[in-house]
Amino acid sequence: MLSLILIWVLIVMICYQYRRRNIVLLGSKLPGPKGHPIIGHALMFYGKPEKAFKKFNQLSKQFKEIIALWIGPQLHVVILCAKYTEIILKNSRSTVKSEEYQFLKSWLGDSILISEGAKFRRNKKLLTPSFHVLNLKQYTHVFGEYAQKLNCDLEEKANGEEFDIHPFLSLTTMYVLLETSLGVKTETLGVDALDYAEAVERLGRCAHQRVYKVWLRFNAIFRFSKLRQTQEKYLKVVHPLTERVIAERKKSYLNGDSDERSWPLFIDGFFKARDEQGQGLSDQEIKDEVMTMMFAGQDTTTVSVGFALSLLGLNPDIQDKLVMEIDKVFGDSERALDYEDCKNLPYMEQVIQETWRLYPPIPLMGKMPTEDIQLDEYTLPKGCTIAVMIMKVHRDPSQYPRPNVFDPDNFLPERIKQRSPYSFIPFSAGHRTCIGQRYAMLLIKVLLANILRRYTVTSTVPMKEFQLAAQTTLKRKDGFRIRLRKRHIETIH
Ligand code: HEM
Repeated sequence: MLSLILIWVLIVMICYQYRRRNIVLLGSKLPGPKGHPIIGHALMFYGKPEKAFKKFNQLSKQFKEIIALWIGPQLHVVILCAKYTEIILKNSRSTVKSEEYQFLKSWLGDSILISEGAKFRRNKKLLTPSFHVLNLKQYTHVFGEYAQKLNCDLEEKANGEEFDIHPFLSLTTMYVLLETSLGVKTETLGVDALDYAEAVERLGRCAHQRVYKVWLRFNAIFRFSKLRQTQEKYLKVVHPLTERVIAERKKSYLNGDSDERSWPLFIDGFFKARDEQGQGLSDQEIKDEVMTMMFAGQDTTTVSVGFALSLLGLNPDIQDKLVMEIDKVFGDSERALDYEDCKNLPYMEQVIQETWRLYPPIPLMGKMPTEDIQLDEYTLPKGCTIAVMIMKVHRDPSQYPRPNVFDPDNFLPERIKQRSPYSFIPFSAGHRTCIGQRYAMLLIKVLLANILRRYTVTSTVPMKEFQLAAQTTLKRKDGFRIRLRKRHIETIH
Protein backbone atom coordinates (compact mmCIF):
# COMPACT_ATOMS: atom_id res chain seq x y z
CA MET A 1 0.00 0.00 0.00
CA LEU A 2 2.77 2.42 1.02
CA SER A 3 4.70 1.76 -2.18
CA LEU A 4 1.53 2.46 -4.21
CA ILE A 5 1.13 5.83 -2.43
CA LEU A 6 4.80 6.64 -3.06
CA ILE A 7 4.50 5.79 -6.73
CA TRP A 8 1.36 7.93 -6.97
CA VAL A 9 3.12 10.90 -5.27
CA LEU A 10 6.09 10.47 -7.61
CA ILE A 11 3.87 10.43 -10.70
CA VAL A 12 2.03 13.56 -9.52
CA MET A 13 5.36 15.32 -8.91
CA ILE A 14 6.74 14.34 -12.31
CA CYS A 15 3.57 15.49 -14.07
CA TYR A 16 3.65 18.76 -12.08
CA GLN A 17 7.32 19.41 -13.00
CA TYR A 18 6.67 18.41 -16.63
CA ARG A 19 3.84 20.94 -16.91
CA ARG A 20 6.08 23.61 -15.37
CA ARG A 21 9.18 22.88 -17.43
CA ASN A 22 8.67 25.97 -19.62
CA ILE A 23 8.40 28.28 -16.58
CA VAL A 24 11.42 26.73 -14.86
CA LEU A 25 13.57 26.86 -17.99
CA LEU A 26 12.68 30.41 -19.07
CA GLY A 27 12.67 31.64 -15.45
CA SER A 28 16.22 30.41 -14.94
CA LYS A 29 17.38 32.70 -17.78
CA LEU A 30 16.02 35.86 -16.14
CA PRO A 31 18.18 38.08 -13.92
CA GLY A 32 17.59 37.77 -10.17
CA PRO A 33 19.18 36.92 -6.82
CA LYS A 34 19.97 33.34 -5.82
CA GLY A 35 17.12 31.62 -3.95
CA HIS A 36 16.67 28.54 -1.71
CA PRO A 37 15.41 25.19 -2.95
CA ILE A 38 11.59 24.74 -2.77
CA ILE A 39 10.80 28.06 -0.99
CA GLY A 40 12.80 30.19 -3.46
CA HIS A 41 12.99 33.82 -2.26
CA ALA A 42 9.91 33.65 -0.01
CA LEU A 43 11.90 34.29 3.19
CA MET A 44 13.16 37.60 1.81
CA PHE A 45 9.62 38.94 1.92
CA TYR A 46 8.34 37.16 4.99
CA GLY A 47 7.38 39.44 7.88
CA LYS A 48 6.21 43.01 8.09
CA PRO A 49 5.21 44.81 4.85
CA GLU A 50 7.85 47.52 5.42
CA LYS A 51 10.54 44.82 5.48
CA ALA A 52 9.32 43.44 2.15
CA PHE A 53 9.32 46.90 0.71
CA LYS A 54 12.88 47.64 1.83
CA LYS A 55 14.01 44.39 0.27
CA PHE A 56 12.39 45.30 -3.04
CA ASN A 57 14.16 48.66 -2.96
CA GLN A 58 17.55 47.04 -2.35
CA LEU A 59 17.02 44.54 -5.16
CA SER A 60 15.93 47.24 -7.60
CA LYS A 61 19.27 49.00 -7.12
CA GLN A 62 21.05 45.84 -8.22
CA PHE A 63 18.67 44.72 -11.00
CA LYS A 64 17.58 47.86 -12.80
CA GLU A 65 14.90 46.74 -15.26
CA ILE A 66 13.65 43.27 -14.37
CA ILE A 67 14.01 40.81 -11.45
CA ALA A 68 13.02 37.14 -11.31
CA LEU A 69 11.93 35.89 -7.87
CA TRP A 70 10.51 32.53 -6.85
CA ILE A 71 7.89 32.63 -4.11
CA GLY A 72 7.66 28.90 -3.48
CA PRO A 73 6.83 27.27 -6.83
CA GLN A 74 5.55 30.49 -8.40
CA LEU A 75 7.83 32.59 -10.61
CA HIS A 76 7.37 36.34 -10.09
CA VAL A 77 8.90 38.67 -12.65
CA VAL A 78 9.18 42.21 -11.30
CA ILE A 79 9.18 44.99 -13.91
CA LEU A 80 10.99 48.18 -12.95
CA CYS A 81 11.19 50.30 -16.12
CA ALA A 82 8.80 52.15 -18.45
CA LYS A 83 10.10 50.36 -21.58
CA TYR A 84 8.94 46.90 -20.42
CA THR A 85 5.78 48.23 -18.74
CA GLU A 86 4.71 49.56 -22.13
CA ILE A 87 5.10 46.15 -23.77
CA ILE A 88 3.18 44.40 -21.00
CA LEU A 89 0.30 46.85 -20.73
CA LYS A 90 -0.04 47.13 -24.53
CA ASN A 91 -0.19 43.33 -24.63
CA SER A 92 -3.32 43.41 -22.48
CA ARG A 93 -5.06 40.75 -24.61
CA SER A 94 -2.31 38.25 -23.66
CA THR A 95 -2.44 38.92 -19.92
CA VAL A 96 -4.98 38.38 -17.18
CA LYS A 97 -4.91 39.44 -13.53
CA SER A 98 -2.45 37.40 -11.51
CA GLU A 99 -3.56 34.55 -9.23
CA GLU A 100 -3.11 36.72 -6.13
CA TYR A 101 -6.35 38.59 -6.95
CA GLN A 102 -8.22 35.35 -6.11
CA PHE A 103 -7.32 35.97 -2.44
CA LEU A 104 -9.85 38.84 -2.55
CA LYS A 105 -12.63 36.67 -3.92
CA SER A 106 -14.38 35.67 -0.69
CA TRP A 107 -14.74 39.38 -0.01
CA LEU A 108 -15.20 41.10 -3.40
CA GLY A 109 -16.68 38.14 -5.30
CA ASP A 110 -16.43 38.37 -9.06
CA SER A 111 -16.33 42.17 -9.30
CA ILE A 112 -14.60 43.99 -12.17
CA LEU A 113 -11.39 44.22 -10.15
CA ILE A 114 -11.08 40.42 -10.29
CA SER A 115 -13.17 39.02 -13.16
CA GLU A 116 -12.01 38.41 -16.71
CA GLY A 117 -13.45 37.86 -20.19
CA ALA A 118 -17.08 38.43 -21.14
CA LYS A 119 -18.26 39.01 -17.57
CA PHE A 120 -15.60 41.68 -16.99
CA ARG A 121 -16.33 43.46 -20.29
CA ARG A 122 -20.09 43.46 -19.73
CA ASN A 123 -19.94 44.70 -16.15
CA LYS A 124 -17.28 47.36 -16.76
CA LYS A 125 -19.47 48.73 -19.57
CA LEU A 126 -22.50 48.77 -17.26
CA LEU A 127 -20.64 50.51 -14.41
CA THR A 128 -18.72 53.12 -16.40
CA PRO A 129 -21.64 55.59 -16.96
CA SER A 130 -21.92 56.05 -13.17
CA PHE A 131 -18.49 57.74 -13.31
CA HIS A 132 -19.47 60.14 -16.10
CA VAL A 133 -18.26 63.68 -15.69
CA LEU A 134 -21.86 64.96 -15.42
CA ASN A 135 -22.32 62.84 -12.29
CA LEU A 136 -18.94 63.81 -10.90
CA LYS A 137 -19.76 67.51 -11.27
CA GLN A 138 -22.67 67.00 -8.92
CA TYR A 139 -20.48 65.30 -6.32
CA THR A 140 -18.26 68.37 -5.90
CA HIS A 141 -20.50 69.93 -3.26
CA VAL A 142 -20.71 66.64 -1.30
CA PHE A 143 -16.90 66.51 -1.31
CA GLY A 144 -16.86 70.17 -0.24
CA GLU A 145 -19.24 69.55 2.68
CA TYR A 146 -17.02 66.78 4.05
CA ALA A 147 -13.88 68.84 3.40
CA GLN A 148 -15.33 71.60 5.55
CA LYS A 149 -16.19 69.09 8.29
CA LEU A 150 -12.60 67.86 8.08
CA ASN A 151 -11.30 71.42 8.47
CA CYS A 152 -13.39 71.83 11.62
CA ASP A 153 -12.04 68.54 13.04
CA LEU A 154 -8.49 69.67 12.27
CA GLU A 155 -8.99 72.93 14.15
CA GLU A 156 -7.93 71.38 17.48
CA LYS A 157 -4.70 70.19 15.83
CA ALA A 158 -3.77 73.53 14.29
CA ASN A 159 -1.37 74.49 17.07
CA GLY A 160 1.87 73.73 15.26
CA GLU A 161 2.38 70.40 17.01
CA GLU A 162 3.20 67.34 14.95
CA PHE A 163 0.36 64.81 14.48
CA ASP A 164 -0.66 62.00 12.12
CA ILE A 165 -3.40 63.22 9.77
CA HIS A 166 -4.13 59.72 8.42
CA PRO A 167 -7.11 58.86 10.70
CA PHE A 168 -8.80 62.21 9.92
CA LEU A 169 -8.40 61.70 6.17
CA SER A 170 -9.43 58.07 6.32
CA LEU A 171 -12.78 58.82 7.99
CA THR A 172 -13.47 61.67 5.58
CA THR A 173 -12.90 59.60 2.43
CA MET A 174 -14.96 56.75 3.81
CA TYR A 175 -17.89 59.04 4.62
CA VAL A 176 -17.63 60.63 1.17
CA LEU A 177 -17.66 57.23 -0.56
CA LEU A 178 -20.55 55.95 1.56
CA GLU A 179 -22.58 59.03 0.75
CA THR A 180 -21.82 59.24 -2.98
CA SER A 181 -22.01 55.53 -3.71
CA LEU A 182 -24.79 54.39 -1.38
CA GLY A 183 -26.44 57.57 -0.15
CA VAL A 184 -25.68 56.60 3.44
CA LYS A 185 -25.29 59.47 5.86
CA THR A 186 -22.66 59.01 8.55
CA GLU A 187 -25.24 59.75 11.24
CA THR A 188 -27.35 56.79 10.01
CA LEU A 189 -24.50 54.31 10.24
CA GLY A 190 -22.99 55.58 13.49
CA VAL A 191 -20.49 53.18 14.98
CA ASP A 192 -21.09 50.72 12.10
CA ALA A 193 -19.10 53.08 9.86
CA LEU A 194 -16.02 52.69 12.06
CA ASP A 195 -16.44 48.89 12.18
CA TYR A 196 -16.76 48.86 8.41
CA ALA A 197 -13.60 50.93 7.93
CA GLU A 198 -11.65 48.64 10.25
CA ALA A 199 -12.95 45.51 8.53
CA VAL A 200 -11.97 46.83 5.07
CA GLU A 201 -8.46 47.56 6.34
CA ARG A 202 -8.11 44.10 7.96
CA LEU A 203 -9.45 42.22 4.95
CA GLY A 204 -6.90 43.98 2.73
CA ARG A 205 -4.19 42.89 5.17
CA CYS A 206 -5.40 39.25 5.16
CA ALA A 207 -5.22 39.10 1.35
CA HIS A 208 -1.76 40.64 1.44
CA GLN A 209 -0.48 38.08 3.94
CA ARG A 210 -1.51 35.25 1.65
CA VAL A 211 0.83 36.66 -1.00
CA TYR A 212 3.95 36.33 1.14
CA LYS A 213 3.14 33.40 3.44
CA VAL A 214 3.73 30.79 0.78
CA TRP A 215 1.91 27.94 2.53
CA LEU A 216 -1.26 30.04 2.89
CA ARG A 217 -1.50 30.31 -0.89
CA PHE A 218 -2.87 26.76 -0.90
CA ASN A 219 -6.61 26.73 -0.10
CA ALA A 220 -6.29 23.32 1.57
CA ILE A 221 -3.92 24.85 4.18
CA PHE A 222 -5.51 28.30 4.36
CA ARG A 223 -8.89 26.71 5.20
CA PHE A 224 -7.53 25.54 8.58
CA SER A 225 -5.41 28.60 9.37
CA LYS A 226 -5.86 31.36 11.93
CA LEU A 227 -5.77 33.89 9.12
CA ARG A 228 -8.91 32.33 7.66
CA GLN A 229 -10.66 32.78 11.05
CA THR A 230 -9.63 36.44 11.08
CA GLN A 231 -10.86 36.87 7.52
CA GLU A 232 -14.22 35.25 8.40
CA LYS A 233 -14.59 37.57 11.39
CA TYR A 234 -14.27 40.68 9.21
CA LEU A 235 -16.34 39.26 6.35
CA LYS A 236 -19.14 38.93 8.92
CA VAL A 237 -18.94 42.70 9.36
CA VAL A 238 -18.79 43.87 5.72
CA HIS A 239 -21.20 41.43 4.05
CA PRO A 240 -24.32 41.91 6.24
CA LEU A 241 -23.81 45.67 6.47
CA THR A 242 -23.46 46.06 2.69
CA GLU A 243 -26.47 43.77 2.09
CA ARG A 244 -28.58 45.75 4.55
CA VAL A 245 -27.73 49.13 3.07
CA ILE A 246 -28.27 47.93 -0.52
CA ALA A 247 -31.61 46.32 0.37
CA GLU A 248 -32.84 49.56 1.97
CA ARG A 249 -31.70 51.63 -0.98
CA LYS A 250 -33.24 49.23 -3.51
CA LYS A 251 -36.58 49.41 -1.73
CA SER A 252 -36.74 53.18 -1.97
CA TYR A 253 -35.39 53.09 -5.55
CA LEU A 254 -38.16 50.68 -6.64
CA ASN A 255 -40.82 52.67 -4.75
CA GLY A 256 -39.57 55.80 -6.50
CA ASP A 257 -39.23 57.48 -3.07
CA SER A 258 -37.96 61.00 -3.48
CA ASP A 259 -35.36 62.41 -1.16
CA GLU A 260 -33.73 65.77 -0.82
CA ARG A 261 -30.55 64.49 -2.54
CA SER A 262 -29.73 66.32 -5.79
CA TRP A 263 -26.93 64.05 -7.04
CA PRO A 264 -27.09 60.57 -8.61
CA LEU A 265 -25.76 57.72 -6.46
CA PHE A 266 -23.46 55.07 -7.93
CA ILE A 267 -25.83 52.41 -6.69
CA ASP A 268 -28.87 53.89 -8.48
CA GLY A 269 -26.78 53.81 -11.66
CA PHE A 270 -26.02 50.13 -10.98
CA PHE A 271 -29.75 49.36 -10.46
CA LYS A 272 -30.61 51.14 -13.71
CA ALA A 273 -27.86 49.68 -15.96
CA ARG A 274 -28.98 47.25 -18.72
CA ASP A 275 -26.91 45.29 -21.26
CA GLU A 276 -27.81 44.72 -24.94
CA GLN A 277 -30.12 41.86 -23.91
CA GLY A 278 -31.93 44.13 -21.47
CA GLN A 279 -30.43 42.28 -18.49
CA GLY A 280 -29.31 44.23 -15.43
CA LEU A 281 -26.79 43.45 -12.69
CA SER A 282 -27.89 40.81 -10.16
CA ASP A 283 -28.11 41.64 -6.43
CA GLN A 284 -24.90 39.65 -5.87
CA GLU A 285 -23.09 41.57 -8.64
CA ILE A 286 -24.20 44.90 -7.21
CA LYS A 287 -22.99 43.88 -3.76
CA ASP A 288 -19.58 42.80 -5.15
CA GLU A 289 -19.15 46.03 -7.07
CA VAL A 290 -20.19 48.25 -4.17
CA MET A 291 -17.68 46.55 -1.86
CA THR A 292 -15.01 46.92 -4.54
CA MET A 293 -15.65 50.67 -4.87
CA MET A 294 -15.28 51.08 -1.11
CA PHE A 295 -12.08 49.04 -1.10
CA ALA A 296 -10.51 50.54 -4.24
CA GLY A 297 -11.55 54.13 -3.61
CA GLN A 298 -11.07 54.80 0.07
CA ASP A 299 -7.50 54.05 1.03
CA THR A 300 -6.11 55.20 -2.33
CA THR A 301 -7.59 58.69 -2.01
CA THR A 302 -6.66 58.88 1.69
CA VAL A 303 -2.98 58.19 1.13
CA SER A 304 -2.88 60.53 -1.89
CA VAL A 305 -3.84 63.47 0.34
CA GLY A 306 -1.55 62.23 3.13
CA PHE A 307 1.51 62.07 0.85
CA ALA A 308 0.65 65.38 -0.87
CA LEU A 309 0.47 67.20 2.50
CA SER A 310 3.70 65.54 3.69
CA LEU A 311 5.51 66.70 0.53
CA LEU A 312 4.02 70.21 0.60
CA GLY A 313 5.07 70.47 4.24
CA LEU A 314 8.65 69.78 3.18
CA ASN A 315 8.58 72.19 0.21
CA PRO A 316 7.30 75.62 1.34
CA ASP A 317 8.10 77.24 -2.02
CA ILE A 318 5.85 74.77 -3.85
CA GLN A 319 3.16 75.18 -1.19
CA ASP A 320 3.31 78.99 -1.56
CA LYS A 321 2.90 78.73 -5.32
CA LEU A 322 -0.07 76.41 -4.89
CA VAL A 323 -1.70 78.62 -2.25
CA MET A 324 -1.33 81.62 -4.61
CA GLU A 325 -3.22 79.67 -7.24
CA ILE A 326 -5.95 78.75 -4.75
CA ASP A 327 -6.22 82.36 -3.52
CA LYS A 328 -6.49 83.59 -7.10
CA VAL A 329 -9.59 81.41 -7.56
CA PHE A 330 -11.25 82.27 -4.25
CA GLY A 331 -9.88 85.65 -3.18
CA ASP A 332 -11.32 86.51 0.22
CA SER A 333 -14.52 84.57 -0.37
CA GLU A 334 -15.51 81.67 1.83
CA ARG A 335 -17.78 80.17 -0.80
CA ALA A 336 -17.71 76.44 -1.43
CA LEU A 337 -15.55 75.03 -4.21
CA ASP A 338 -17.41 74.11 -7.41
CA TYR A 339 -16.49 71.95 -10.40
CA GLU A 340 -15.38 74.96 -12.50
CA ASP A 341 -12.99 76.04 -9.71
CA CYS A 342 -11.36 72.62 -9.83
CA LYS A 343 -10.72 73.07 -13.55
CA ASN A 344 -8.91 76.34 -12.75
CA LEU A 345 -6.29 74.73 -10.52
CA PRO A 346 -3.66 73.45 -13.02
CA TYR A 347 -0.74 73.71 -10.60
CA MET A 348 -2.74 71.73 -8.02
CA GLU A 349 -3.14 69.02 -10.67
CA GLN A 350 0.65 68.99 -11.25
CA VAL A 351 1.26 68.69 -7.49
CA ILE A 352 -1.14 65.75 -7.24
CA GLN A 353 0.39 64.01 -10.26
CA GLU A 354 3.91 64.49 -8.92
CA THR A 355 2.76 63.07 -5.57
CA TRP A 356 1.34 60.02 -7.37
CA ARG A 357 4.58 59.69 -9.32
CA LEU A 358 6.74 59.47 -6.21
CA TYR A 359 4.21 57.65 -4.04
CA PRO A 360 1.68 55.81 -6.22
CA PRO A 361 -1.19 54.68 -3.96
CA ILE A 362 -1.17 51.28 -5.70
CA PRO A 363 2.58 50.64 -5.87
CA LEU A 364 2.40 47.24 -7.56
CA MET A 365 0.09 45.47 -10.06
CA GLY A 366 -0.04 41.75 -10.76
CA LYS A 367 -0.62 40.25 -14.22
CA MET A 368 -0.35 36.73 -15.61
CA PRO A 369 0.62 36.14 -19.25
CA THR A 370 -1.61 33.71 -21.14
CA GLU A 371 1.21 33.24 -23.68
CA ASP A 372 4.98 33.85 -23.56
CA ILE A 373 5.89 37.55 -23.74
CA GLN A 374 9.19 38.75 -25.22
CA LEU A 375 11.02 41.69 -23.58
CA ASP A 376 14.27 42.18 -25.55
CA GLU A 377 16.38 39.09 -24.80
CA TYR A 378 14.09 37.92 -21.97
CA THR A 379 11.05 35.68 -22.36
CA LEU A 380 8.39 35.87 -19.67
CA PRO A 381 6.79 32.42 -19.61
CA LYS A 382 3.05 31.87 -19.83
CA GLY A 383 1.64 31.29 -16.32
CA CYS A 384 4.23 33.29 -14.35
CA THR A 385 3.24 36.30 -12.23
CA ILE A 386 4.28 39.67 -13.60
CA ALA A 387 4.54 42.33 -10.90
CA VAL A 388 4.66 45.81 -12.43
CA MET A 389 6.39 47.84 -9.72
CA ILE A 390 4.64 51.15 -10.45
CA MET A 391 6.69 53.00 -7.87
CA LYS A 392 9.95 52.06 -9.59
CA VAL A 393 8.59 52.66 -13.10
CA HIS A 394 7.69 56.19 -11.93
CA ARG A 395 11.31 56.73 -10.91
CA ASP A 396 12.84 55.32 -14.08
CA PRO A 397 15.95 57.50 -14.59
CA SER A 398 15.69 57.20 -18.37
CA GLN A 399 12.39 59.11 -18.10
CA TYR A 400 12.95 61.43 -15.15
CA PRO A 401 16.38 63.13 -14.89
CA ARG A 402 15.94 63.71 -11.12
CA PRO A 403 13.75 60.70 -10.29
CA ASN A 404 13.70 61.08 -6.51
CA VAL A 405 13.07 64.84 -6.33
CA PHE A 406 9.58 66.26 -5.74
CA ASP A 407 9.16 68.56 -8.72
CA PRO A 408 5.59 69.31 -9.90
CA ASP A 409 7.09 70.87 -13.06
CA ASN A 410 7.61 67.30 -14.24
CA PHE A 411 3.95 67.58 -15.25
CA LEU A 412 4.28 70.69 -17.40
CA PRO A 413 2.85 69.80 -20.83
CA GLU A 414 6.24 70.23 -22.56
CA ARG A 415 7.91 67.76 -20.17
CA ILE A 416 5.09 65.22 -20.41
CA LYS A 417 5.53 65.21 -24.21
CA GLN A 418 9.15 64.11 -23.86
CA ARG A 419 8.32 60.93 -21.92
CA SER A 420 6.77 57.57 -22.62
CA PRO A 421 3.09 57.60 -21.52
CA TYR A 422 3.95 54.38 -19.66
CA SER A 423 6.34 56.25 -17.36
CA PHE A 424 3.31 57.47 -15.38
CA ILE A 425 0.65 54.85 -14.70
CA PRO A 426 -0.86 55.46 -11.23
CA PHE A 427 -4.20 54.17 -12.56
CA SER A 428 -2.72 51.45 -14.79
CA ALA A 429 -3.37 51.75 -18.55
CA GLY A 430 -5.29 50.02 -21.30
CA HIS A 431 -8.61 48.26 -20.87
CA ARG A 432 -8.04 47.54 -17.12
CA THR A 433 -7.50 51.19 -16.28
CA CYS A 434 -9.05 52.48 -13.04
CA ILE A 435 -12.73 53.35 -13.32
CA GLY A 436 -12.51 55.91 -10.50
CA GLN A 437 -9.61 58.09 -11.62
CA ARG A 438 -11.59 61.27 -12.35
CA TYR A 439 -13.56 60.84 -9.14
CA ALA A 440 -10.26 60.47 -7.24
CA MET A 441 -8.66 63.56 -8.82
CA LEU A 442 -11.71 65.68 -8.05
CA LEU A 443 -12.02 64.51 -4.45
CA ILE A 444 -8.31 65.02 -3.75
CA LYS A 445 -8.39 68.52 -5.28
CA VAL A 446 -11.36 69.52 -3.13
CA LEU A 447 -9.79 68.16 0.07
CA LEU A 448 -6.39 69.77 -0.56
CA ALA A 449 -7.85 73.12 -1.67
CA ASN A 450 -9.99 73.32 1.46
CA ILE A 451 -7.19 72.37 3.83
CA LEU A 452 -4.75 74.83 2.23
CA ARG A 453 -7.29 77.65 2.20
CA ARG A 454 -7.32 77.49 5.96
CA TYR A 455 -4.00 76.00 7.09
CA THR A 456 -0.28 76.19 6.40
CA VAL A 457 1.38 72.78 6.46
CA THR A 458 4.90 72.02 7.61
CA SER A 459 6.74 68.77 8.04
CA THR A 460 10.12 67.90 9.46
CA VAL A 461 10.44 64.25 8.42
CA PRO A 462 12.52 64.19 5.20
CA MET A 463 11.43 61.95 2.35
CA LYS A 464 14.22 59.46 2.82
CA GLU A 465 13.00 58.83 6.38
CA PHE A 466 9.43 57.98 5.35
CA GLN A 467 8.85 54.40 6.52
CA LEU A 468 7.06 53.01 3.50
CA ALA A 469 4.96 49.89 3.61
CA ALA A 470 2.98 48.40 0.76
CA GLN A 471 -0.03 46.28 1.68
CA THR A 472 -2.53 46.81 -1.07
CA THR A 473 -1.89 50.55 -0.88
CA LEU A 474 1.34 52.36 -0.18
CA LYS A 475 1.44 53.93 3.28
CA ARG A 476 3.76 55.63 5.71
CA LYS A 477 4.06 53.24 8.64
CA ASP A 478 5.29 56.19 10.69
CA GLY A 479 2.03 57.99 9.87
CA PHE A 480 1.43 61.10 7.76
CA ARG A 481 3.11 63.33 10.33
CA ILE A 482 2.59 67.03 9.67
CA ARG A 483 2.11 70.33 11.54
CA LEU A 484 -0.73 72.74 10.84
CA ARG A 485 -1.15 76.44 11.57
CA LYS A 486 -4.11 78.62 10.68
CA ARG A 487 -3.28 81.03 7.87
CA HIS A 488 -4.45 84.59 7.07
CA ILE A 489 -7.21 84.44 9.67
CA GLU A 490 -8.39 87.93 8.68
CA THR A 491 -9.03 86.94 5.03
CA ILE A 492 -10.52 83.52 5.73
CA HIS A 493 -13.01 84.76 8.35
C1 HEM B 1 -5.88 57.91 -6.15
C2 HEM B 1 -6.83 57.03 -6.22
C3 HEM B 1 -6.79 55.76 -7.00
C4 HEM B 1 -5.72 55.09 -7.54
C5 HEM B 1 -4.25 55.48 -7.51
C6 HEM B 1 -6.23 53.90 -8.19
C7 HEM B 1 -5.46 52.98 -8.86
C8 HEM B 1 -5.95 51.90 -9.54
C9 HEM B 1 -5.14 50.94 -10.27
C10 HEM B 1 -3.62 50.98 -10.40
C11 HEM B 1 -5.99 50.02 -10.79
C12 HEM B 1 -5.58 48.79 -11.61
C13 HEM B 1 -5.42 47.65 -10.64
C14 HEM B 1 -4.98 46.39 -11.31
O1 HEM B 1 -5.12 46.23 -12.52
O2 HEM B 1 -4.54 45.54 -10.56
C15 HEM B 1 -7.32 50.37 -10.39
C16 HEM B 1 -8.45 49.66 -10.72
C17 HEM B 1 -9.69 49.95 -10.25
N1 HEM B 1 -10.06 51.04 -9.48
FE1 HEM B 1 -8.85 52.52 -8.87
N2 HEM B 1 -7.60 53.87 -8.03
C18 HEM B 1 -7.98 54.99 -7.32
C19 HEM B 1 -9.25 55.35 -6.96
C20 HEM B 1 -10.37 54.63 -7.26
C21 HEM B 1 -11.72 55.03 -6.92
C22 HEM B 1 -12.09 56.34 -6.23
C23 HEM B 1 -12.54 54.02 -7.33
C24 HEM B 1 -14.03 53.91 -7.23
C25 HEM B 1 -14.81 54.64 -6.52
C26 HEM B 1 -11.70 53.00 -7.96
C27 HEM B 1 -12.17 51.82 -8.49
C28 HEM B 1 -11.40 50.94 -9.22
C29 HEM B 1 -11.93 49.75 -9.86
C30 HEM B 1 -13.37 49.27 -9.81
C31 HEM B 1 -10.86 49.13 -10.52
C32 HEM B 1 -10.88 47.86 -11.37
C33 HEM B 1 -10.92 48.28 -12.83
C34 HEM B 1 -10.64 47.16 -13.81
O3 HEM B 1 -10.06 46.13 -13.48
O4 HEM B 1 -11.04 47.34 -14.96
N3 HEM B 1 -10.40 53.41 -7.89
N4 HEM B 1 -7.29 51.52 -9.64
